[in-house]
Amino acid sequence: MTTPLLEVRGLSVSFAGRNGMIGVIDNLSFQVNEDETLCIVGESGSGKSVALLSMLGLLDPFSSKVEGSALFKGQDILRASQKTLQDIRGRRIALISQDPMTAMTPVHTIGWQIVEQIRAHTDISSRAAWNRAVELLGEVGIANPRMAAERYPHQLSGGMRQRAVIAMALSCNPSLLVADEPTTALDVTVQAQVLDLLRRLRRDFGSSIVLITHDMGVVAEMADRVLVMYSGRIVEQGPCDAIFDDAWHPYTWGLLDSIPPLDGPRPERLISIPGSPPQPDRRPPGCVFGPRCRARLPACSDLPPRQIAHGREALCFVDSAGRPAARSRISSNMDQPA
Ligand SMILES: Nc1ncnc2c1ncn2[C@@H]1O[C@H](COP(=O)(O)OP(=O)(O)OP(=O)(O)O)[C@@H](O)[C@H]1O
Repeated sequence: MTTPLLEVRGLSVSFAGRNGMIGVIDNLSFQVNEDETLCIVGESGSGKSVALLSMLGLLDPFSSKVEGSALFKGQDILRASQKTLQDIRGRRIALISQDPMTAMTPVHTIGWQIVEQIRAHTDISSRAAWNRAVELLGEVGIANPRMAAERYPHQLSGGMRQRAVIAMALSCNPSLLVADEPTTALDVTVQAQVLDLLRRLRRDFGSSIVLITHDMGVVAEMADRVLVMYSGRIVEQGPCDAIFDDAWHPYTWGLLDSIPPLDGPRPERLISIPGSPPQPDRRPPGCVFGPRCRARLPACSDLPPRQIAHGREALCFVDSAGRPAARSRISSNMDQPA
């Protein structure tokens, strides 16, 4: 069996609140393999960004407590020295954030910023780094890369800026690209182009990708494997095809039902999951999704069991025998309040 590129085990995160520590992420375990795209999906507030920042050692240690481990090629990021961390984060794992402006400084040209990134991790000359920066801008689909390299971030469109950030992320040939909602700030056409670019880069550069999104449509297009988060927990994970063909967790059913159909008439309204996720300090006892779940059983006030089979897992009481009936109950109940 090959070692995963990244293996997260028992990751829990809490933040200091007014009345003590508040648990936000609870015992996440998952892995990212070589040459794959893992999509982490969930509604706003489900803990996707905190999970990602914590596993990269990017949370403020004074206001947060992180437990567990995140082994990158066998080395625990959460216990690494600052020097090792800087090396891993700059050269081997690259982060692409929602807002390209946060990854760039407004006072230097795009080319200069990519050159700095390259030279921080390699000892090539400035001229060679500049040529590489221009080449990378061309590789991410910027039409006139030499001219773009001379521009300041505010002189490029949002889509071009995100491409420039991706070029910067690729500048040191990372093994893992971590992208937190990289298309949220972009319009629909540009979103599709950036997703297309990520797919092409995975093929050409061979980097694995962790992609955070709240959009199951993006998951369908991008993922090899999917991890579904709800209220700081993984409620389901498995291969993308398996999740789309036969999701196990009622929360995943809800996410899937909210995808607009690609063809045919658009329904008057899309099915949405009633209610909203609990605040981390107001989680219900038992199953966290219980109060919103239309397949709820009396047992759901206890902690749900972890069902594991064929590289998949889900945190739910509804077992394989009860799933079809429970799911049809959900569709027939969709007009009634929870
Ligand atoms: N620094 C912090 N201190 C306290 N609580 C925090 C902090 N950062 C995040 N949280 C809480 O952690 C929970 C998860 O937030 P997170 O940003 O990870 O969600 P998300 O799934 O990424 O949402 P979105 O899709 O809106 O970005 C939220 O309840 C949020 O309020």
